Amino acid sequence: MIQINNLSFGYRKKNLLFQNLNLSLSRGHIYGLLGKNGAGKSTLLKNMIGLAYPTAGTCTIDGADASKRWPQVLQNLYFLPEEIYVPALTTTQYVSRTACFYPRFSEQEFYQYLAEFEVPREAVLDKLSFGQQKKMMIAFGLATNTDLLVMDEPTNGLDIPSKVQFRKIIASALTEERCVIISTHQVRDLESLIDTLVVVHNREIVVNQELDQISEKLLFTTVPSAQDHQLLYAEESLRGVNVILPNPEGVYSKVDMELFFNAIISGNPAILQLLNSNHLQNAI
Ligand SMILES: Nc1ncnc2c1ncn2[C@@H]1O[C@H](COP(=O)(O)OP(=O)(O)OP(=O)(O)O)[C@@H](O)[C@H]1O
Repeated sequence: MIQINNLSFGYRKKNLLFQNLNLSLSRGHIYGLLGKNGAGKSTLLKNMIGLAYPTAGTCTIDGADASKRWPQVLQNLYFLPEEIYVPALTTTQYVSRTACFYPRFSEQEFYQYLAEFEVPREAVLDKLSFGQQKKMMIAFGLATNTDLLVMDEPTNGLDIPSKVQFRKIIASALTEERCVIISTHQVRDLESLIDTLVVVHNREIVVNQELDQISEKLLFTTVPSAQDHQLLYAEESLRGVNVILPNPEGVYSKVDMELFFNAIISGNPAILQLLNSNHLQNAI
């Protein structure tokens, strides 16, 4: 659905944030875009949806150049920015003024999501708390039923029950037609939600792999001591040492996303080499 070819981008021409990025994102997936603060997640999302223009290269949505912002592309894409602005309108007034931009908007679904998020239905939006405003916008975004749903740090400002609710609602809203992209620097917020990890680090996309592919290559486990293991990465914990090991036997283990993310940004090239071996389809 989204195709990025040889993308270079910089807010200043002499200081490029990305150089020659290539990335392909498909329908039927929930992507987690991870990176440290300032890694460029928001900037990459803005390039994808045509809010920032590549210095070189292209970003297309279903073959259409995102930077052209064609109405037929925009009506099928919903973007939730990190910083949201809500007007002094009730939810009903907001829906009556903005839902018309999204032909597949479902009012019934919107109110259902609002109820699940426990956001009062007749409230004036700018009088809601920040977390409630964010939940209202997430509910609206889901109810647009656009094929492309892009959310920048959507869980910022949500309390713990709302984060759980968020994961549940997003997971239930995925269809084969939909492509959902969620950026965060809070890896745990996407636990049990995403199926594919994209990691931006040092101006590059260093990982773009499904969790299943990652667990085929790497073994996530906890051992009493880090000795006698062919470690790729280790972190002490109260229960022992959480480790990532090579997985030549293909033993199943659940990907510990936080451990994985820490391992990637720690810079051990062996992990990336293992991940990218025999995965030419995901070559970056
Ligand atoms: N409008 C702008 N003009 C100039 N520089 C910018 C602008 N927006 C972002 N930057 C810079 O680009 C870099 C990447 O910022 P970006 O917001 O894309 O990162 P991020 O990964 O989303 O960070 P965070 O996790 O903190 O939200 C940062 O160094 C930031 O200062």
